[in-house]
Amino acid sequence: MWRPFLQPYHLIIVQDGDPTKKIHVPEGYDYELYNRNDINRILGPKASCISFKDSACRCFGYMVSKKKYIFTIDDDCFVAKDPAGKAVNALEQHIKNLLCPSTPLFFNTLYDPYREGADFVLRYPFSLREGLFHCAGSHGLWLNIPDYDAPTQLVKPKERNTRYVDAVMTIPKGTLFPMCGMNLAFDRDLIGPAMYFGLMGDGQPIGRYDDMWAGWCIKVICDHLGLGVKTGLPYIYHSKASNPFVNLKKEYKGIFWQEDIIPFFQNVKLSKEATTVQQCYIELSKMVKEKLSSLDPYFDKLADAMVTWIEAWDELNPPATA
Ligand SMILES: O=c1ccn([C@@H]2O[C@H](COP(=O)(O)OP(=O)(O)O[C@H]3O[C@@H](CO)[C@H](O)[C@H]3O)[C@@H](O)[C@H]2O)c(=O)[nH]1
Ligand SMILES: [Mn+2]
Repeated sequence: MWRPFLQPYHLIIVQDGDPTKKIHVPEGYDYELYNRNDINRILGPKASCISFKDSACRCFGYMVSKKKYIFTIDDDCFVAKDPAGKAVNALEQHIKNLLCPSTPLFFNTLYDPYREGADFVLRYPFSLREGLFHCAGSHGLWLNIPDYDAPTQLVKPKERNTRYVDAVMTIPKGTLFPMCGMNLAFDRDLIGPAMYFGLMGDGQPIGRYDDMWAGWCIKVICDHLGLGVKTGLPYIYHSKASNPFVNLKKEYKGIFWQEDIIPFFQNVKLSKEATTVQQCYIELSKMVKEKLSSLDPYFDKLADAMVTWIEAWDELNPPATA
């Protein structure tokens, strides 16, 4: 189903779980496949920052990629159909979102002004129309099984999302959002080092908050650096609802912790000296250690892992020589 849309691109497949299991990749794809042994071999002791038995492991792929634009997708997501029954080319829409400027400073009520058939509405300040704000992230949505947390899945097991909303909008500056890694694209050069999906899964007190954590971190850094994040089109078709009882066991601490984590991120103030993503991220890790460790010692470990991630990122992605 994905071949017409994925074949032109380079795939990086991150295999979680048992590395002795062989993954069969169909013919005709240009790809790299990494399992846990590869991650340990490449990163050595720094592999400790890459989660095991959780969706978070995918961020290893972001670190080793040599591409400017990244599209990440779950293994139970398929090509959606738009209301006219046409297959959605998610990659095409994501790249359009990323290549058009974003408008984080002033909300355009006709949604993305750069889309065909739309524009800035009246009284939208002309000084803000130059779209100086590059788009760093493009957050797509999902038909069929929506990205609900376990409690919601438990009370609404039969709910399916059939609503296809034909809109793309920039998430306003100063506003956090629950980023889902199921159908996500980003500009690696603009925000890649902040796309760390955290310490989740095996050996950790929490799971399934990987993309959420990354979303909160990238949003405060994008706000600080003058970058935008868009949400809306494209849609994918999400086929499998993971088991809500299993999910609840993995994510329940997050449901309590986030009542403190969100105010933490809402009050983050990065210094003017922080002008690169890495500098912002290291500053953020110090705030996490200082302000969230009282919530749970886990955040002390997470803050350290954030630093390890940046060290590993910089080791694998040395600044281009002049
Ligand atoms: O041990 C694991 C478990 C899962 N994965 C991969 O992670 C994604 C998501 O898994 P799944 O489809 O079971 O979960 P969903 O609830 O449908 O997905 C959402 O939950 C969050 C996961 O953190 C996130 O918001 C969405 O992805 C799949 O690709 C699994 O293969 C894994 O690698 N290891
Ligand atoms: Mn899923």
